[in-house]
Amino acid sequence: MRVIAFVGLPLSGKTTASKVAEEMGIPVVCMGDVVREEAKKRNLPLTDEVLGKIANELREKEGMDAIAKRCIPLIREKGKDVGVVVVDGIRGIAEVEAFKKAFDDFILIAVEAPLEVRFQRALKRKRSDDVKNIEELKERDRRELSWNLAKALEIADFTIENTSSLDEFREKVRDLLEQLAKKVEVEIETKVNPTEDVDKVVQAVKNLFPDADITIEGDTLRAKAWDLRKFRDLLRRQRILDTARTELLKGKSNNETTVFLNKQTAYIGKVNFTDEDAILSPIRVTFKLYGIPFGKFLDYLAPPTKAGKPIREVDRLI
Ligand SMILES: Nc1ncnc2c1ncn2[C@@H]1O[C@H](COP(=O)(O)OP(=O)(O)OP(=O)(O)O)[C@@H](O)[C@H]1O
Repeated sequence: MRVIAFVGLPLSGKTTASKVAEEMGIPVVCMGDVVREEAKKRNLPLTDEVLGKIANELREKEGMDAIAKRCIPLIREKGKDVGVVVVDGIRGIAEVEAFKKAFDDFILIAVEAPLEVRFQRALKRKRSDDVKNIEELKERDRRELSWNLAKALEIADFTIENTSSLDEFREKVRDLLEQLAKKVEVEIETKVNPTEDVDKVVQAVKNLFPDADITIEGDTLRAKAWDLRKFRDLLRRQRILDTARTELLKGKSNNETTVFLNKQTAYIGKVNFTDEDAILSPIRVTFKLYGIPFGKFLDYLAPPTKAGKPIREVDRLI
């Protein structure tokens, strides 16, 4: 399993980066949530002071990697089907070491932004535990650096600067995660004909790819999705693995493949392969592979069968 972690000073943009991962269908484990959970269990308010105290206490009692250790089973659980997990909130080198020991494929990404920029963001965000003045932020920086955050930042495999716009930052994160998550991006396109109900076409796409991020421009629906599980499951339930395999091979070009699906059957939650020039325009689906061999992708979605049953199952892409 590949574990990707973001590390950075307070307000550098770690949570924003994790949200991008989530939108891409990558499960996220938030280390701060482990501390927040502990505060809730003790009926304490979720202020910076309380959370800081609890984090310190856990580290004193159980070691500097206490929070990381509590996250390891959560990471295993969340990543078991997907093969990749993002961890948000590493605060020290001991935590990096704990994760490296637990996961042999561990990648650390530093998120960096100067103090003043981060302070301006705190003023805008106003979370209950956010700093009220720049001195408080300096104090938080000091506290976190005392946990050897500096060392973790130093040994990071990648660094993303978060000094410009939110959109630019999100784009940088997405680009890097696309490379690292070794996943498949699904590009979907179809025409919404004048006789068709837009909502129904949207539903048809969502039935096959529930995480599809849909935009409609004029008469064209376009979407991006990452989660292949529903589509994969439908191929099995409908027992159309051989057809699917043939179609996926037919549409292959370099590291992507395109298939055409019937819109009407998609609307009732079924996969039905069709031709590019089918009436009422089909749903064009392109699977773009990042770092995954085509054969593995093919075996994951539609393995070869014998007497209608898969010869072997590839349960994960990574
Ligand atoms: N490039 C940016 N431009 C404008 N605002 C941003 C940018 N990056 C992050 N922000 C905003 O700054 C705030 C802090 O970002 P975020 O919560 O992602 O940081 P964090 O590193 O997770 O913080 P913390 O360590 O305090 O949990 C958020 O309100 C976020 O929307």
